[in-house]
Amino acid sequence: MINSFAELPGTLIAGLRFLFFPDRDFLQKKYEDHRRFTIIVSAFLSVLWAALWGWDWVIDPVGADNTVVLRLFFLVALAYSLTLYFIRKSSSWLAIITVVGMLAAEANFILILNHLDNGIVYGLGGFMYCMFIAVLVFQCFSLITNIIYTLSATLLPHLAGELAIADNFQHFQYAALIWPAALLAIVTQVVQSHHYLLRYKLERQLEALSTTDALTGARNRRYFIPLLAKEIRRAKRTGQKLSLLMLDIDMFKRVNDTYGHLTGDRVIHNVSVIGHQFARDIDVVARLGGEEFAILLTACDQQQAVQVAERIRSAIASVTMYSEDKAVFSYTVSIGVAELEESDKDERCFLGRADSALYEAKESGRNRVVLATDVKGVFNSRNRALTSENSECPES
Ligand SMILES: Nc1nc2c(ncn2[C@@H]2O[C@H](COP(=O)(O)OP(=O)(O)OP(=O)(O)O)[C@@H](O)[C@H]2O)c(=O)[nH]1
Repeated sequence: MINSFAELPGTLIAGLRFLFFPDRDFLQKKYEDHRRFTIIVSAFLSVLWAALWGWDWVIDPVGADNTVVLRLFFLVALAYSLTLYFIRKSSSWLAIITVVGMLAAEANFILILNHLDNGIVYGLGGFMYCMFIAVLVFQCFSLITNIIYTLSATLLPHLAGELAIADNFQHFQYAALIWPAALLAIVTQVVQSHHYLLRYKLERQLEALSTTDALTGARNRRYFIPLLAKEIRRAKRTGQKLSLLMLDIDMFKRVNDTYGHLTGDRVIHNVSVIGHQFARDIDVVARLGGEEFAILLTACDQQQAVQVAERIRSAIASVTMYSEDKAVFSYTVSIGVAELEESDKDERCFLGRADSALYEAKESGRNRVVLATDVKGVFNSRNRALTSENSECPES
């Protein structure tokens, strides 16, 4: 966000630096957002360029007999469109293939013009096309790819003229018309890419806001539940251990009633801070709502998970808190621990087992850690919303 006009140059320079050296995530998102557009444009151009044989015929009906086959070559771009339809991952190879393919199309165009009377003069408009095309087709690639293509496409006819591949090529005439168009294309690409960068940043900010809990900065339920489902699938596929802690503040209503909601909020925040302290970078701490947290421990079996839970529980129990009016108090948490089992059909079953262990921890006196496999008998969950009535989770 730009707060003052004085910040504008710095922001623009930082934006441009990023556009020239973007990260993988940005390139992938740009590709995903523009891929369909590139598929449509290249398919359209393919057919249009082939159909422009009609223009060859208008210029020179005799020469046009020799351009039919060359015109048909443009239809290869249809195969490119089709390929792009299946490739969902952006890569530098794809960008290189696109640049080379488009330059090959331009070279083909030069060969077509050679067959026509005054072809190179009539073809000047066609070279101008290449500039517009860069803006359209290359939107899904990096700015640097855009610029490399535009400059190469501008230089190629000069080179063809120098090597006598393009007949009667007039360097000055061509340069006077095409170089300003190339410059305009590059400016358009920069502005367009910068706009996209602003949109990308806003989207990322929105995403972070919508998946982060405002009070604690931890991940929220919206982020956590789909992630849990994904991690369960991954763990089942790879055979990696996955454990889950369900944590709930004990007698929290009393904290609120005695010390006020502001202090209650600080207690919730404190749980998040301590949870993060004991979690590794690959673990995810989430506030599921109210005074309830979940911590997902990847590559972690139930023994290790119990150790982590025990450390969190005792760290929280030893914290001294101060209320708004400086009263000293402490608080405790109960934690249910579950390790993913083959019988956990989905995230609701896994959460349900951790939750029933948490229920048991509360029932058996609070301020303790209970392992789901130690919970016998009727399946009890404090939080029915976690476990669907339709879910076919086995009883513990
Ligand atoms: N300060 C504050 N309180 C909250 C927030 N969200 C929920 N609460 C309170 O958390 C309390 C939860 O109380 P209960 O569900 O009865 O549980 P408890 O008092 O912790 O009792 P046990 O869980 O059985 O140990 C309620 O008083 C809610 O108002 C919040 O964001 N901030």
